[in-house]
Amino acid sequence: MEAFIELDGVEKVFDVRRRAGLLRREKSQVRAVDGLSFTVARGEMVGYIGPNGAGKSTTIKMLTGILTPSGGRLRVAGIDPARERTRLARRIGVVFGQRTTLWWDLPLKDSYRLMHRMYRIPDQRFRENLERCVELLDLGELLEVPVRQLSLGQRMRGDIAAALLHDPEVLYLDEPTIGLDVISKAKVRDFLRDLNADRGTTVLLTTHDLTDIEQLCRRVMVIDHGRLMYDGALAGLHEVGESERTLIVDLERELPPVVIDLARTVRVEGPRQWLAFPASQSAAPLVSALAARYPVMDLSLREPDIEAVIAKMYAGRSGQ
Ligand SMILES: Nc1ncnc2c1ncn2[C@@H]1O[C@H](COP(=O)(O)OP(=O)(O)OP(=O)(O)O)[C@@H](O)[C@H]1O
Repeated sequence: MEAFIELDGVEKVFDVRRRAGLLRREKSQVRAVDGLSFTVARGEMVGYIGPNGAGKSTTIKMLTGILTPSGGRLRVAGIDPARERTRLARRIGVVFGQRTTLWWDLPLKDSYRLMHRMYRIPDQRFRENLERCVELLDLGELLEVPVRQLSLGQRMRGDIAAALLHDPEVLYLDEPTIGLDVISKAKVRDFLRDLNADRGTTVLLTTHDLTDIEQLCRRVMVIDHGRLMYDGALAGLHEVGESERTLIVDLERELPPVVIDLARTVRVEGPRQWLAFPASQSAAPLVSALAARYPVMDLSLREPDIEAVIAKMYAGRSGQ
């Protein structure tokens, strides 16, 4: 498949001045992105995750041309973003969950009109795209409302539409579901899924909500300290993170923590106990050993929580 986004040994170093006493300031450097290489094919929808300060926003800013890399090679649609930022702007869309690109005091539709002119979008294309977004993102009732009066979920849908009016081939989304309620999240996710399927828009998605990734992306890249730690299927993270499954056991009565070879008792609450064991092992031997030695009333199994897996993975690396 054709590589649409290409990074080869990309670096970004920031010069910072730190206070080193009352008057003295020391110069130092922050290596925000440190030899990053990956490619994303046209039409892929990829999750881009990592702990705070990992270098995600810095990567996105380099991909849009806002920041120039300190080293390495970077291309989006064959274009060097830092050199040809304006030409690239016509082909990419960006949504920052924490910030709006809309005009705060204007009705939504006036923001769209301004974008129509700013991006010099052909009239017909603008009308079609707007119609489509209004329908799919349910914006009909909101077009006359000033942006400052919109709820967060409504504003986010408004921002996503704004990023798509010029038909970008690639969409960067930074926390598009942050602070949204369950229904708004579902709407945004459905829309993105359809956009990717119908139009083949390439999507790079940064989020702290792993359900976004689970529901939208077959591939996930994990970054930490500016380096790529994992690139593959979300499910594969379980193996990397040495995840555990949990057997929840209801005993006949309150008992001291269960002691058994195959698992560790991680929590006790009245007659209920939680036993953790490696996700790679079957639960069957544990269940039979347990039933042979303890008065078991009921059992249930909890699959590893991807968030816990990733948290463990981050913790493991930051100690290096
Ligand atoms: N303009 C800047 N000047 C100096 N340091 C910066 C600048 N921008 C980012 N950094 C530093 O670079 C590192 C990576 O930051 P970045 O914002 O890319 O992380 P992030 O993964 O997007 O984090 P978050 O999830 O918190 O948004 C951090 O240590 C940050 O403090």
